[in-house]
Amino acid sequence: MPIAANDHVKQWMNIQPMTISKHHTLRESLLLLSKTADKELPVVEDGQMLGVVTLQDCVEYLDSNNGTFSILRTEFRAVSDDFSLKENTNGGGPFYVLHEKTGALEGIVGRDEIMAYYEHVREREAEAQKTIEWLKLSFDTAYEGVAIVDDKGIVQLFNETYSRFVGVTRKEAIGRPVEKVIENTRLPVVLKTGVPERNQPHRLQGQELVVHRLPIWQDGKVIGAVGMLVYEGTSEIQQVLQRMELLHTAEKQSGKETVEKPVKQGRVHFEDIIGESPAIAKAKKISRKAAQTKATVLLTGETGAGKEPFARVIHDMGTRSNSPFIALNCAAIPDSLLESELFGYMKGAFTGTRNEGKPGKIELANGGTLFLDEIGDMPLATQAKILRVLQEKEVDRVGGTQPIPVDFRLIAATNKDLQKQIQEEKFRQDLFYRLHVMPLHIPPLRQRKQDIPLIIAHQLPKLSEIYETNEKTIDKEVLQLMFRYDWPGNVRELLNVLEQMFHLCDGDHIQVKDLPESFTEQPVGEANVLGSLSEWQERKHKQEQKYEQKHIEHVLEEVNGNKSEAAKRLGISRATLYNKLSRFS
Ligand SMILES: Nc1ncnc2c1ncn2[C@@H]1O[C@H](COP(=O)(O)OP(=O)(O)OP(=O)(O)O)[C@@H](O)[C@H]1O
Repeated sequence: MPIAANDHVKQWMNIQPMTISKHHTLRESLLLLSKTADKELPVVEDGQMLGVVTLQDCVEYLDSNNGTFSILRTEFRAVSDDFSLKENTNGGGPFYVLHEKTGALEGIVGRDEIMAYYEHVREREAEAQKTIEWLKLSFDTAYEGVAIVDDKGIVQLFNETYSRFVGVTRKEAIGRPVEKVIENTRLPVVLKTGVPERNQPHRLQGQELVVHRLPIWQDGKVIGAVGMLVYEGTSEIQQVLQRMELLHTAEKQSGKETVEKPVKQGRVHFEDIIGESPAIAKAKKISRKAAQTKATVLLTGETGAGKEPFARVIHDMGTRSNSPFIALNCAAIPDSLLESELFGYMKGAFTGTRNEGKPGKIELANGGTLFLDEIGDMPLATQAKILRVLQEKEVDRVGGTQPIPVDFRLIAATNKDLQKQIQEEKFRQDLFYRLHVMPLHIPPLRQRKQDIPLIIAHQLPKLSEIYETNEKTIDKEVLQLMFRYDWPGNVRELLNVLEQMFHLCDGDHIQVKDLPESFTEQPVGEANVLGSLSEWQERKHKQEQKYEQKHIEHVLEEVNGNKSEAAKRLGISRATLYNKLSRFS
C-alpha cells in the first residue's frame, strides 16, 4: 500500500532558492531570471522578502536606467509551510513560504517543485490503482463469497462468488438493501448488535452453508458488516474432517507424515460440478431450486456436456436423497427390452431365464428419482406408456393385470432437439409438455471455456490419485491451444484428452507435444483468450496513453505550441499538461 504522502509545501519547497537584491541592475536580474524555470524571482533583503521581479517587467524596462527596485511588485503568493499542495488545484505557482512569526523567506515552490510534486502524485495514484486492481482481483478470485454492507445494510461490495451463488449480478446487488439480495441474511442483526457471528449455518437457495457475519467497527461505531460464505455446503466440512481423520490414521500407522487423500463421497454435491462460468452458475442455481421440488426436470445439452452430474446432484441434494436414484439410458437398450426394463414383468410373462418376474426401473425408483437418459431415443410406443405412468402415477408390469402405484420424480435428459423431433413425428408433443416443467440446459463447453482450467485443475490430482503417480502439471501453451479448440465432445472429450496426455507425457509436465494432432492443426484465428486480466488492463492502459499523447501533440500543433492555450483546449491545468508532457518525453 502506498504511504500517505505529505502534500505540504514544506516537503517540496526549495530551501536555497535563487533571489535578487534590490541593488541588482535590471540586466543582472534578467540574467538570473534566465537561469530559473520560473518567470519571477523574489527580491530579498536581510532574509525578508520585499516582493518579486517578473521576467516580463525586466524585459520591458531593460533599456531604462532604473534599478531592480523600480520594477518591484509587492503582490505575491505567500503561504505558510503547512499549506497543502493538494489545494493548489489549478497547478499555479510559485509560492513563497514565509516564516509564520518573522516573515523570513524559508523556501520557494516554483515550477520545478510543482512538477516534481505532480509526478509524485501521479506515481502515487498509479501505485494506488495497481493496489486496487490487485484487491479487486483477489476479491473476485477468492473462493469464498464476500458481501459488504454499510451501516444501513446497503450492499457496497459484492464479489463474483457471491454473485454466482445467489444468481444476482453485482450491478443488481450493489446499492440494494442486503435482505433483498441474500435470503435469510442476518447482516442487519449484526449491524445492530455489533457481535460477530462466526461459522454459522445459513440456508441459501435451499442449501445449508456455513457463513461468517462480521461487524466492521470504526471509532467505536459499527460502520458496516461483512458477510462471508465460508463453506458451500456442510458436506465440505465433513470432507475436511474426514481428510483430517484419514491423515491422523495414516500418520499413526506409518509413524511419519503422509500425503492426504481426498475421500470420495458417494453423493454428488454442487461443488463436484466444476465450473464458474455464468452458464454453469445459472444451471446450478436452477438445480438448487429443482432439488427442493418434486417437479419433472428436462435436461438438455450436447453429448458429454455434463447432464448426468446435474441429474445426480438434483437428486442427491434434494429431499429424496435417501431414496433410490435409478438411471436408465434409453439409447443403450434394444427397443425390445426397453419396456420390460422400465415397467418390469410378471412371473410367466416370458419364457426361459426371465420367467421369474422382476420389478422395472420405475418401480425401483419408487420414493426416489428415475433418470431417463437419452429420452429422445425412446420409441413412440414406449413414450405413450411413460406418459400414462406420469399421468396415472401407476405402472403396469409386462404381463400384469394389476397396476402398481408409484411415486417418483422424473429427470429426463436428451442431446436431441425435441422440438425438431416433434415436427418429424418422432417425439410426442404431450409427453414433451409433461417433461418440460423445469427445463435445464447445460451449455456446450465451447461457450464456457473459462471452465477448462478449473476442470483440469480438479481432474489432474484425481488422475494422480487413481494411477498412484506424482502430481502432474500442464503447460500454459497447452491451455492456450485448448482454448482455441471447439470441444465437440464437451467435458467428456476434455477428460479423455487429459487422461491421454496424462499417460503420454514424459516426466510430470504435460506439454504441447502430448496433445492430439487435431489441436495443433487448429487455425490460429482467435485472440489469446488466456491473457490475464492484468495483462489486458496494462495493454489497454498503454493504448490509452498512446492515444492521449497523440491527441495532446495534435492540439499543441494547432495552437503553435502555446501550452496555456493547449491546456485550456484540453480542459486541464497547465501543470497537468507539463506533467503529461514530461511523462511522454
Ligand atoms: N462440470 C463438470 N464437472 C465435473 N465433471 C463433469 C462436468 N461436466 C461433465 N462432467 C463429466 O464429464 C463426463 C461426461 O458428462 P455426462 O456423461 O454427464 O454427459 P452427458 O451430457 O450426459 O452426455 P450424453 O448426452 O452423451 O449422455 C462425465 O464423466 C461427467 O461426470
